[in-house]
Amino acid sequence: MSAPTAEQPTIYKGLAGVVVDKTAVSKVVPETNSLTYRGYAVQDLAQHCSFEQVAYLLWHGELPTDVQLADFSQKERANRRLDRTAASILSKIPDTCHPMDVVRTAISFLGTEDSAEDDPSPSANLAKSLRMLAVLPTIVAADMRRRRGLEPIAPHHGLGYSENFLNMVFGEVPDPVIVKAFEKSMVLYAEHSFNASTFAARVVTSTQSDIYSAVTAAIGALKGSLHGGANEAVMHDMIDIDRPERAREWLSAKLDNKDKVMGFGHRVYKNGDSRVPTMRAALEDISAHFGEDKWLTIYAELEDEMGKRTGIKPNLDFPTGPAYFLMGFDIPAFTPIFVMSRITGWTAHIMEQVASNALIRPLSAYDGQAQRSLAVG
Ligand SMILES: CC(=O)SCCNC(=O)CCNC(=O)[C@H](O)C(C)(C)COP(=O)(O)OP(=O)(O)OC[C@H]1O[C@@H](n2cnc3c(N)ncnc32)[C@H](O)[C@@H]1OP(=O)(O)O
Ligand SMILES: O=C([O-])CC(=O)C(=O)O
Repeated sequence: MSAPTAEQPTIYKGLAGVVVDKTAVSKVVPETNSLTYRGYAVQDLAQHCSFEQVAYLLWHGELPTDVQLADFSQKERANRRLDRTAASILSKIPDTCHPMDVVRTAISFLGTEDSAEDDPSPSANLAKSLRMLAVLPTIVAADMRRRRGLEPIAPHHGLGYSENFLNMVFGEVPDPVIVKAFEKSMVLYAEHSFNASTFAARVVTSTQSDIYSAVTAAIGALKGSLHGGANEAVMHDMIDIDRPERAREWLSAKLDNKDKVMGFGHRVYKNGDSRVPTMRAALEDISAHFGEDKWLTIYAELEDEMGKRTGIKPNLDFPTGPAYFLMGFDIPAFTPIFVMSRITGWTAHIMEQVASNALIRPLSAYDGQAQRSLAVG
C-alpha cells in the first residue's frame, strides 16, 4: 500500500480506531473486558447502587453522600410531571410512529419551553439534565399506555426512579426481582464513552448549540438498529425464531445471506461486551421468576452457534431485549427506555464538551468530478 498523500490521505472509515478527545466520564478497556464509570466498575455499580446514585456519579464525578442523594432525589421527584402544553403536543403525534420519534420530539419541545435554553453554564446545564432525566419516564410510560389505549398514570413522588417508572407503565410496582433487574439495565445502559449517539451530542455541543438540541441529535443516532435500536431488533428476531430448535438453522441462514445478526458484535469490544454477564444474569433472574426459559434457551443456542461460526459475541442489547420483553414492555418501547438511562451519559459528555470545547469538524477526501467549466449561454 502506498503512503498517504494530500491527494490520497488515509481514511478512517467510520472513525474506527480514531481517538478524538479525552474524557473523564468512563473508560472502556476491551483487552480486559472492563468498563468503569468515573473509576468504578460497572458491574459493582449495577450490583450495589441505585440508578439515581449512578446518575449523580456521572454528573458530579463522585458518588453522593446520603444528604446529597436525598437532595438529588427530592429534585428529581419534583421534576417528574409533564406540563399540560407538552402533554397536549405529544398526544397529537400519530400513535403509529415509532416511540423514539415521540421522545425526540418531546426533548426538542422541552427546549422551546426553557427560557434558559441557551445558557451553557454548568449549573444551568445540570438543572436541564435533571429535568430531562426526571420527565423522560413520564413521557415513555404515557406513550406506551397511549399505544395500548390506556390513560396515563401520574408520577408517584413516594417511589424511587425505577419503581415509579414501572408503576406508571403497569399501574403497580412489580415484584422486587423485576425492579432490581430493570434497575441493573438502567445502570448498564447509562454510559459508554464515545459511542455514536454520545458523539453526535458532542458534535452538536461543539458548535455552541444548546443541550436540548444535542440530546435530540443523540436520540436520533440511538434509534438506528446498529446502535440502540438493536435491543428491539433482537426481540423481533427471537419471536421470528419462536422455537429453540429452530435457532441454529435461522442463524445459519442469516450468516449465509451475509446479514448482520442483531445483538452481536461491537466496534470496541472484540472479545465480548463487559456488561453482558451482568445483564444475562438479570435475564436469568427474570426467566426464573416467570418460570419461562424459552428466550434464554434461544439466547444460548444463538450465542453458541454464532461463536462457532464467527467467534462474534453478544453485546448488551442481546440480553436486554428478551429481559424487557419478559418484564412486559412492548418492543417499540425498548430503545426509548435506553434513552431514559443514556440521558445521564449524554449530558455528562455535553457538560464535559462545554468545559473544554473545540469545534468538531473532520476532513474528507474528495472523490467526485474533477474541476470542470460551467457551460454558460
Ligand atoms: C448498545 C449498542 O449500541 S451495542 C451495538 C448494537 N448493534 C448491533 O447489535 C447490530 C449488529 N452488530 C453490528 O452491526 C456490528 O457488530 C457493529 C455495527 C455493532 C460494529 O460494527 P463494526 O465495528 O463496524 O464492525 P464490522 O461491521 O466492520 O464487522 C467486522 C466483521 O464482523 C462481521 N460482523 C460484525 N458484527 C456482526 C454481526 N452482528 N453479524 C454478522 N457479522 C458481523 C462483519 O460482517 C465484518 O465481517 P467482514 O470483515 O467479513 O466483512
Ligand atoms: O459503544 C458503542 O459503540 C455502543 C454501545 O455499546 C453503547 O453505546 O452502549
